[in-house]
Amino acid sequence: MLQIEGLSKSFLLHRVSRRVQGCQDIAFSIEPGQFVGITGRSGSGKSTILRCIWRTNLPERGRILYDSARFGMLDLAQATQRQMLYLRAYELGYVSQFLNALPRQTAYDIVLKSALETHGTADRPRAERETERMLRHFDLDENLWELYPRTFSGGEKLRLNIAAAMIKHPRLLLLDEPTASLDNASKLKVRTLIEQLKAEGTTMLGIFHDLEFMEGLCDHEFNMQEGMMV
Ligand SMILES: Nc1ncnc2c1ncn2[C@@H]1O[C@H](COP(=O)(O)OP(=O)(O)OP(=O)(O)O)[C@@H](O)[C@H]1O
Repeated sequence: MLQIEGLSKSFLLHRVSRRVQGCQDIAFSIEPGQFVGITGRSGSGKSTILRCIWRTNLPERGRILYDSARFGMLDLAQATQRQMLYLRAYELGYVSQFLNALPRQTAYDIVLKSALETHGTADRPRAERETERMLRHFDLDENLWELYPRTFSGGEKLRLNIAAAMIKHPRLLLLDEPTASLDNASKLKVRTLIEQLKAEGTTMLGIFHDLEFMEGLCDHEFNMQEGMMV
């Protein structure tokens, strides 16, 4: 599904004329349906890898070969902006602990917007049915559906994020520390969710600080140190 070869990314800090290494010479691959975990200290370059795949970071060197349903084998480091927009809408998912939504958009509308992008605006009843199904599936209390998620708990925001990402049935789901700042009960719910996604055949790449959380969950696990994979 994904094969990364020699991926490097650094950042030029103009104000101090200095380069900061994000990640260096990263190589690994993920088979369809696998869950690969990345651990490592803060600042070791984990999120940089995910942002290169999602292409909010433009890789400097290396290849990110992704087996796209639409485009066939595609190097995400070289893909056009138009291709990336398509992949983000239909094939890739990105979930973090932060909610990326417009202000004054209800929880329901956030997920419906994703559903409409996937199913098209012509079939709104289908998109609405899917939205309700997803919100229930990911255990978001019905009393919260018409509220703005600004006031939601970390776990509620996360479940909403996952529902919005999963309604697109992404072929590859990127998880950027989804359990950060959650209590143990909420972490357990996330773990159950991930197990559920895995059983449904979703391919995943996830970053976790909590090694205990990863126990028995990953097919492969990598540790990052100072921008490099060890
Ligand atoms: N846009 C950017 N501009 C400048 N430096 C950056 C940028 N993004 C990341 N960095 C730097 O790259 C390094 C790796 O950052 P990255 O976010 O990948 O770390 P991380 O392992 O995900 O950390 P954390 O676990 O704290 O989220 C850090 O030193 C960070 O300061």
